[in-house]
Amino acid sequence: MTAARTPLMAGNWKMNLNHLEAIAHTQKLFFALNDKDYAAVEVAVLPPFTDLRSVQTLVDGDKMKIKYGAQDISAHDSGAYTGEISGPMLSKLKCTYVAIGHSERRQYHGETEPVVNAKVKAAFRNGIVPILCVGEGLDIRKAGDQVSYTLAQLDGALEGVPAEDAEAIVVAYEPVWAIGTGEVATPEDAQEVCGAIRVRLAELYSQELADKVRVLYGGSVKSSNAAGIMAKPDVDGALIGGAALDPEEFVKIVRYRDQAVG
Ligand SMILES: O=C(CO)COP(=O)(O)O
Repeated sequence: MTAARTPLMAGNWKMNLNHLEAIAHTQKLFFALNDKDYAAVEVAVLPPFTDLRSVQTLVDGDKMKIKYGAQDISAHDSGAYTGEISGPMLSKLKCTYVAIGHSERRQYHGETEPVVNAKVKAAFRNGIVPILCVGEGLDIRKAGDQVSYTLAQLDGALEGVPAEDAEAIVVAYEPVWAIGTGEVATPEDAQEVCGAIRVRLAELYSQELADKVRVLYGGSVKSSNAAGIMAKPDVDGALIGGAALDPEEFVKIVRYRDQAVG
């Protein structure tokens, strides 16, 4: 089953790199990555909105195989929503992906389950693949409730999403306690929840759909721990924050097969 899913390594730049830095960074990736890398792994970057046009121009101009996307999307397609960026704007920039429901948006921008659900639908409406972020905080992990909590987030985000759309989704399991902390979930922790996400997708839709969907792990992924996490059967890639800001380190993560399983 796993062989049918191409791993996805996506760099979430968060609020880092202005558009000039984004150009330099993307060029470094372009020169470092080769056809062998792209044959093995899909590579994507999620820059800030203000960088997207520059990244698009580079990717188009040099026919780069790097995919790109945004870190958020408005639930609305147009209108009086000051400060928002719409799905039609992102699809005009040929964004392949958009991260939705990142824990930093849930925590600092009050994104609730209905908002996340509306954004997932906005992405699909505009032909953009959501990278739906789910995952528990430390208190929930300490109480041992990580699976039920994360699956409830998944259920909420997918409410009313038809199978024709859901089969394209990417789900990123990002335990909040492992984000930016250097505290990595063990490969077994990642597998437990990523596996449960796949079982739930089979319950909500079908086994066939669940077998197609890529489930990523995110939280302090580095080249030194990527191979161990990727060895787990239900982990199909990584959403990488801090380590994605260093092009050399990001390329090493893309080449996780070259690293020892630690
Ligand atoms: O939030 C993350 C990616 O979306 C993970 O961030 P870090 O890799 O910096 O822990």
